[in-house]
Amino acid sequence: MSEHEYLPSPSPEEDWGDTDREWVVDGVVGESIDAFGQKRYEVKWGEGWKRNDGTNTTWEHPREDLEELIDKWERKQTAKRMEKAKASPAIAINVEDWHMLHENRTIERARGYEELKKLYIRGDPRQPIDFDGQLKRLKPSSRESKTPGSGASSSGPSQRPIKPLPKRSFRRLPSSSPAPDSEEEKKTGRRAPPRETKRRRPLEKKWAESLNGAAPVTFVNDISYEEVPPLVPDFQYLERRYVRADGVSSAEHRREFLLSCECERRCLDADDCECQKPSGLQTDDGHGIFAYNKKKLFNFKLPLGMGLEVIECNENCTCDERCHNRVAQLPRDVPIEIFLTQSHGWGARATFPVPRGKVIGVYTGELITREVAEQRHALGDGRKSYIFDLDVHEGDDDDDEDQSARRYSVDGYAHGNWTRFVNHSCEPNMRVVPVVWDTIPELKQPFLAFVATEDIPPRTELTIDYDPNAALEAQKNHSKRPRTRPEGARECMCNTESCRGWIRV
Ligand SMILES: C[S@@+](CC[C@H](N)C(=O)[O-])C[C@H]1O[C@@H](n2cnc3c(N)ncnc32)[C@H](O)[C@@H]1O
Repeated sequence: MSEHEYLPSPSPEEDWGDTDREWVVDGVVGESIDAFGQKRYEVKWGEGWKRNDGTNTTWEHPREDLEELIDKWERKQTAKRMEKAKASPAIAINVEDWHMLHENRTIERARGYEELKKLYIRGDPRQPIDFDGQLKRLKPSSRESKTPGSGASSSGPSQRPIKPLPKRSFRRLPSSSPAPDSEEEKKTGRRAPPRETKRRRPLEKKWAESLNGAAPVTFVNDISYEEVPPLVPDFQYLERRYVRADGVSSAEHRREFLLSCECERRCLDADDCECQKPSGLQTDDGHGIFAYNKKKLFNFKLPLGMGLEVIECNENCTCDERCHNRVAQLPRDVPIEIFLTQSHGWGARATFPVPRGKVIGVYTGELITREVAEQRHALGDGRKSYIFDLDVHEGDDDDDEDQSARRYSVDGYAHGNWTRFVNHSCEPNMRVVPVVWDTIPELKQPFLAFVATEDIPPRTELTIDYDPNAALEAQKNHSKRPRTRPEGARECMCNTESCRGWIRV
């Protein structure tokens, strides 16, 4: 093993000459995928710039001034892949294109993931690593300590000095217009604007501003040219909070009533933790138990059902974020990809492997009363599909007059996060668990956490059962798919063996 780990091989000497000049770029000639599933593009520089070894390309992450060239490259690659997929005798007609594309990318991304694991020496795992620099040195090297001005000494770890590249901006080479593609273009002599070419990266960037420390959310479409899912124009991304509609009481004034614990740093004994007691979660022999194990994974020994609600430690507690009773409230560390499915619109998947019990995210949106939810259902504008009811402990307080006023729903149509793209499956790989940490349970405004119920390989669609009661019913009756469509239901496209045939949405 070399005395350095993970250092890039030394770049051949570069001479950019006059650093203020604008360099011409010929085009994008290659692509690779980094460990975060983000693409990098190999850009070929023109006008005679090259290194001493004759190479004249650099790797660049997507950025605004490269957008046009990248889009051109992407369209060319997609067309090529489609051609290959169609020509391959090993691929069945109609299953063909998408699967092949998906396979190719999955392999590339799996490689990226392996690279990432090696690169995680220390530091915040959510920070993307720049492969061209900023890699941490494990041991001092004689080569580096000789680097003039590096400041490296042989007495301890330090940053590897990176020679900054001169400022470059892009100017497109004047080129003769490419041949027209479509009949329309041939007729009019005008090139049609590229379809939806400028929406993905701006939307990813916009959402990134609201992630509050959570892992990235990106969009992928291997099926059509639609870059991003349809959303209302002023859609607001909310990673881990609700916006409250008029008439929905704010949690703020209840914070002072939050029960808090005085455990030191981490809560280890559920019987001693004041936060855990009200949840009533117990082992068979009557001891308090936390909802999560020491690895912060959900404990499936807990009784699952309507009564289960997780109460996490809160801002008034003395424990810190390492406490294993703080999970859903922490920034999501699973990177998510929103992708176009073959049969049921856009869906969500993780780009890393997800272990069983992992809390992947929480459903967010506009918190509305049940009454308003019902009015919105009646509008019939598609919004209904994104309204989730918070039915925790309903029926518990039968003598409480305020009961009906305290039934809430979450509308993810105009506000929300990636979980609004989670589709239904009759064999889901996640379940929904109500969790509170910033309100008292009595307020009945929990978050709905999406918890993995099995180990989920990267890029497997994440799904929940939209109607767990129907699942129980079907289990009881060993019922088969009903022939006629139940009222308000639509055909289920989950394509699993135990598919119940219909879903109510
Ligand atoms: C919460 S949204 C999920 C995201 C949605 N696919 C999209 O593109 O925005 C729920 C809608 O997705 C579709 N859907 C989800 N699961 C489905 C399934 N198993 N079969 C058919 N359609 C499904 C239905 O149109 C449903 O109304």
